[in-house]
Order: sequence, then C-alpha cells, then structure tokens
Amino acid sequence: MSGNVDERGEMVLRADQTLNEALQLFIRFEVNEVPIIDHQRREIGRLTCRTLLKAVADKWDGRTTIESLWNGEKETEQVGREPADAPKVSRASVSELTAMVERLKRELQETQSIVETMKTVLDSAYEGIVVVDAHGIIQEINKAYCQFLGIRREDAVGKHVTEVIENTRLHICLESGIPERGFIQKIYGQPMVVHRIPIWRDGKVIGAIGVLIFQGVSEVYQIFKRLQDLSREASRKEEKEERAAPSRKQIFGLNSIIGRSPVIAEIKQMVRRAARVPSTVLITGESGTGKEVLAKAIHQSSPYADGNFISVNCAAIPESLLEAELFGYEEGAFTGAKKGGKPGKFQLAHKGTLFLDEIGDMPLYMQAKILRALEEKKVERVGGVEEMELDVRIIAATNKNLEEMVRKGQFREDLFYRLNIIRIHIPALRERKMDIPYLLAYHMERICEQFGLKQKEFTKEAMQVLMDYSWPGNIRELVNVVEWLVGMVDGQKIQKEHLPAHILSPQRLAKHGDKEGEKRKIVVQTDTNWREIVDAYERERIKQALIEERGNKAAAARKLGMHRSTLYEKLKKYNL
Ligand SMILES: Nc1ncnc2c1ncn2[C@@H]1O[C@H](COP(=O)(O)OP(=O)(O)OP(=O)(O)O)[C@@H](O)[C@H]1O
Repeated sequence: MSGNVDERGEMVLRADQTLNEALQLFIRFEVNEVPIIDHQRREIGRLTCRTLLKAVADKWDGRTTIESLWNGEKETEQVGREPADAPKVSRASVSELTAMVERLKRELQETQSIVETMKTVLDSAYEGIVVVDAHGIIQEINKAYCQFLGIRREDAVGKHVTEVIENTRLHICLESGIPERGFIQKIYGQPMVVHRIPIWRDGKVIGAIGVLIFQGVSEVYQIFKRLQDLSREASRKEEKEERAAPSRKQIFGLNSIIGRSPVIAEIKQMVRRAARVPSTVLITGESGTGKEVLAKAIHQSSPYADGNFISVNCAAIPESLLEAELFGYEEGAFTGAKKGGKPGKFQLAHKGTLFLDEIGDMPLYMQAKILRALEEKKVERVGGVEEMELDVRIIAATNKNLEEMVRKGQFREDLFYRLNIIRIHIPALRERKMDIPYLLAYHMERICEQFGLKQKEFTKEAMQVLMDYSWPGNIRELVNVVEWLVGMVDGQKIQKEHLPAHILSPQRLAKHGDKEGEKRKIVVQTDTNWREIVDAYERERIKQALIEERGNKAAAARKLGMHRSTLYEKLKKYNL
C-alpha cells in the first residue's frame, strides 16, 4: 500500500488498481474518500466509500479495476463521483458497513457451500431422488433419477412432476399429506419400488420427496430372499408371536413408535438409553398417548426381551384383589383361593418386564409393599412363608401428577423416587401435530390389512380437518376414528364430509382445560359407539363372505384376509 501515498503524504488510488485493493485500503485506513490518479499521477476523480460498497454489493468481483468501474463498463449510473445529495458516510459507519459486507459475503459463501454439498449428496445417492414444491413443480432431481429417465436435469426442473415421471403419485401425496412407502410404480413398463414422503412445515404440506429405491422389483425380491435366509434362525421367536396374531403385521421395539416429530425422536433416543440399563422407568402422559406402546418398545429392545412383558392396570383391579394379583397366593390363602395357588404378576414377569399402568391409582398400603419388592428384589405370596428372588425390570406409567400427589401425601415419596429414575414424558397429540398424518397412515394400513380391505386415502381437506382437531383422546381416539372410517366409507377416498361430526365441529366437545373426568366421559362414550358400528360392519362382512363361499370357513377366512382361528373367534363373538 506504500504506492498509495502521493508526494503530499495523502492517500491515493491508481485507476488501474482493483476493487480488492481499494477495499483493503479503505478498511485499513478507515478513510471515507480517496482521490484517483492516472498514470501521470494526475487526480482524475475521487472514489467514495459509498460507491465502493455499492460496487461490492452489486457485483462483487474484486478483480474489477477502478478504471473500468469509472468508465461505466459495468456500472450504469455515474461512478466515482458522489451525487450532491448523497449522505456522507462517517468513519464509524465505514467500518460497520465493511464488516456487514464481509459478514454477508461469508454467509453467502456458507450457503453456497451447503447447496453444493446437498447437490453432491443427492448426486452420489444410488437411489433416484426428486423434490417437488407444494404445487408439484420439480425443484430438484438427482443424477440417478435423470439417468434412469434418460432426461437432463435442466429439462425436468420447473416442470410439473406428472409431465416428467410416468404414473407418479407425488402430487397426490401433496394433497393427502400421507407418506407412501414401498409402493410399486410402473415406469417405462417396469415395476419400480418407490417412497413418497410429504414435507410438512407449520401444519402445511410444502412439498414432497420421491425416492426411487432400486432399479427394479426383482432386485428387491433378491435382497428380500437373502434377508429371509439370513434371519430364518433369528426370527423363530417372531414367527411364534406372529402365529398368535396372524392377521396383523408385527412391528417391534422402536419401530412400533410411529411419529416423526422432534419430540418423538427424543423419546426414541431415551428408549434406546433406557433399554440398555435395568433401571426403573416412569412414563408420564395423558391417557391414550402411547405409554404402554413405549413400555413395550423398551422391553423389546432390552436384555429382558426374552422374558415376558406383563402389564397390570392398577386402577382396574379391585383393591381387595390387588395384592394377590401382584404377588400371587398359596393354596388356601383365603376363601375362594384356587387349588395349587396362583403366581403373581411379579413372578410371571421374572427375567422380563412388569408394566405397572396407572400407578397413581395404587392404594398407599400397596405402594409400601411394591417398594419393598423393588428394594429387596424378593416377593412373598399371600398366605405363603417363603420368599422368592426375582429379577424384574419395572416400568410404571401414570397420567396423574405424581409430584403433586406426593405433596398432598397421596403417593409415597420414597416409592416416587424409586420409580422416577428414568423419566419419559409423552406430550399430548395436539402438541406434536406433525405426527398425525404418519399415525393416520400407519393405522389405516394396519386396520385395512386386518379387515382384508384395500387401503383408503384422505383428501387434502379431510387431512386438514384432522390436523386441526385437538384429539383430546390422543392416539387411542385417532385409532378409533380410522377404524370407524374404514368401516363407514364406501369408496377409496375419505372426504371431509365423511369425518365424524364431533371432529368437523369440535366445539360440541369439551374444551381443553375442562375436567379430566369430563374429557374421559366423552371419549369413552364415543368409543362405545364406534366399537358398535365397527363390530356391526365386521359381522356383516363375515356373514357375506360365508354366504359367498357357501359356508366354507377356510375359503371365507381367505377371502376376508384373516387367519382361520381368528374367523372362528369372530363367529363365536358375533353368534354366527
Ligand atoms: N407412537 C405410536 N405409534 C402408533 N400407535 C400408537 C402410538 N402410541 C399409541 N398408539 C396407539 O394408541 C392406542 C393407545 O396407546 P396406549 O394404550 O399405549 O396408551 P396409554 O398412554 O398407555 O393409555 P392409558 O393411559 O389410557 O393406559 C393404542 O391403540 C396404540 O397402539
């Protein structure tokens, strides 16, 4: 910069110097204006801080010479001379503005780098990936997809997805907001496996991602066969359980917790941690939020998975029977005691998990007994003399405020601390609305499969109403609504008008903040109605299948997509 001082010791810039050099000089000496000289060192004008910053902000090419800026090659307005009414830039603001420009430049570079990384990731993927906006317009498509379709990226971006990808349903997925996983889509006559994933933000679908997984279904079959061979041995236990409930898809452990909200991700993380240690877990959350589902997931992912998962609803067992239920009894322990006695839930859960649901409803004297069992790891049957050593993982759950109950003396403080070692809280469904479409899709698929029906879809309007609803009964209520809709709607599309009246006009239901009891009453009441309707529907379907198959039960079971033993159970249930 030494060449930038004239004979009078003043700062100058030569016209052939670059904007980079000028900016450095302005920053280093915090000047506001510098004379520009030609090669004969004559002053030909002045470069102001404002002009320099504008040039930088407009087209930041640091190699541009002051001269070319001056000549207006890249600038349309007069450059170099400050308009008469231009605001004067103070020394302080010079440094502030340059710092701002530097910051913006850095941020821009970072954003460009992220975009570049994303593009590289997309293009490195083996799968075909396409991203559309809320209108179905392609925003991004990766190399693998373009190669498969035989198109260029620039010919696809900006077009509606239906113009580019044959038989796509990505635009339908935008409407329903429901993900479609593992669907078969024919492209160029070839069956392909695809995922369609809607992108939700602030309760709205803002786009969708389509993933073309393999180059063909045959490849999936090959992989599936390989996996089957490998896991045959390991899956003996699963097969046993599947036999017990053949019409339902079995999902285990963490996979049984459906939801994509950040809070569900956190909960899954907690489940992973809780599964690793034998510590007691306390699960809290409103009724129907999935406390039992979570407890099972912990059990299935833990070293206790080979043992039983025994669930006890402490509120449902009469007080007088609770002790015998939990600890078992010896023969003759009391009038009416079974011959040979009976093992208690603790004993049944030995080397497994005991799930104490509604622990807040446990009477105080039983709390003391449970505490003793937990601390000593021993139980004694009612009427017995011998103690049995037990290795049981305890998971307790409640929808009550146990801290408050401890304060009021309704719950033992020592038991509370013994239970509260790992605490997991499940928020109400209305506090994690982005899980709603995933739960609807999951239960729709599960129930349709169970009833042997083709899966139904929600229209955008119906989905919006379901998203807006506050679900006072949480996921249990959602499951009931799906079951009701599967039974009641004839076509494949579930329209807004098909939804139950209390969901369409929720003001008829109790508002949040109303007494818990009131809320429960409404949910239970609606539950009963749904159950009756669903049962009537199922009875009718079974009757029809038997008529069509001329009384052949095996054929009717096949037609209904249920196992023969399930059909026998239902025939008994419906008196058919
Ligand atoms: N994350 C989830 N994914 C899928 N289904 C779920 C999930 N959570 C709950 N459900 C379903 O919701 C219903 C209620 O779940 P669950 O019985 O675990 O709730 P809960 O909180 O234990 O209820 P309560 O307090 O009344 O005992 C069940 O049908 C269950 O399958």
